[in-house]
Amino acid sequence: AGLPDGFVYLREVAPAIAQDMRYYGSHNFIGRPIDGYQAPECILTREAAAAVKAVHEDLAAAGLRVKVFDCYRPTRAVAQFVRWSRDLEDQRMKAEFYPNIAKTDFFRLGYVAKRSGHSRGSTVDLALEPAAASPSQVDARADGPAVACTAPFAERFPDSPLDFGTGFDCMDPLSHPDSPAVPSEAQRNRALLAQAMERHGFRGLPEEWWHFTLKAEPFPNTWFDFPVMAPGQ
Ligand SMILES: C[C@@H](N)C(=O)N[C@H](C)C(=O)O
Ligand SMILES: [Zn+2]
Repeated sequence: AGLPDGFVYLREVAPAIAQDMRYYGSHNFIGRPIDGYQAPECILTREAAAAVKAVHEDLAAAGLRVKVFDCYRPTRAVAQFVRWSRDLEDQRMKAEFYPNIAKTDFFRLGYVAKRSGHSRGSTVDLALEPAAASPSQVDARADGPAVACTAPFAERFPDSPLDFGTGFDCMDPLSHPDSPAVPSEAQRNRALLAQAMERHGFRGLPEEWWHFTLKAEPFPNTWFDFPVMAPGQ
């Protein structure tokens, strides 16, 4: 079937960018694979993929690489987030991803959108890691019981060997990019990421240090629902 016109696989544009597509698997705030994610692939509009690649190349000089967690998100996935938020029995991932807030407050507090920019294809969730980091180095620290995403860097799940102050998708005020309550090293890493993203045309979100949208997005008024599939699938 192929991708709709205007969309590309990030892997084909920038193979050196790390991909840890959290909504394909179960290590996410719901705790199960999310509707519409049929492959662990980052899909973006051509313009957004080129801009993320430019960020990656910009930071390579500092020995860093980009690592993406979510890219294009089908609207059926967003619909699942909304349904899940109403199921108060299901709190399986609370201890790790939202230890201090109620899941019913995710939308009001800005941590999840009922109409997400991700579905327009030019929004990306990402962090940075040392270019030399191997997946096995990260995996080796990932075993064990759930630890709050707000816990100190050495204790919580290692999304990246760099400290960004909280884990990815940590629904908590500590994830606000300008939070003064995270360590100064995390504040510096957030600033490094945000400044690089802004240099290449993205704007951030006041609630989440990892979430950025391309300002000149090519589909500002279209929310897509094609599934995330592997090339040739
Ligand atoms: C769910 C989280 N990764 C995210 O992307 N939040 C923003 C607000 C969104 O849903 O668009
Ligand atoms: Zn996001």
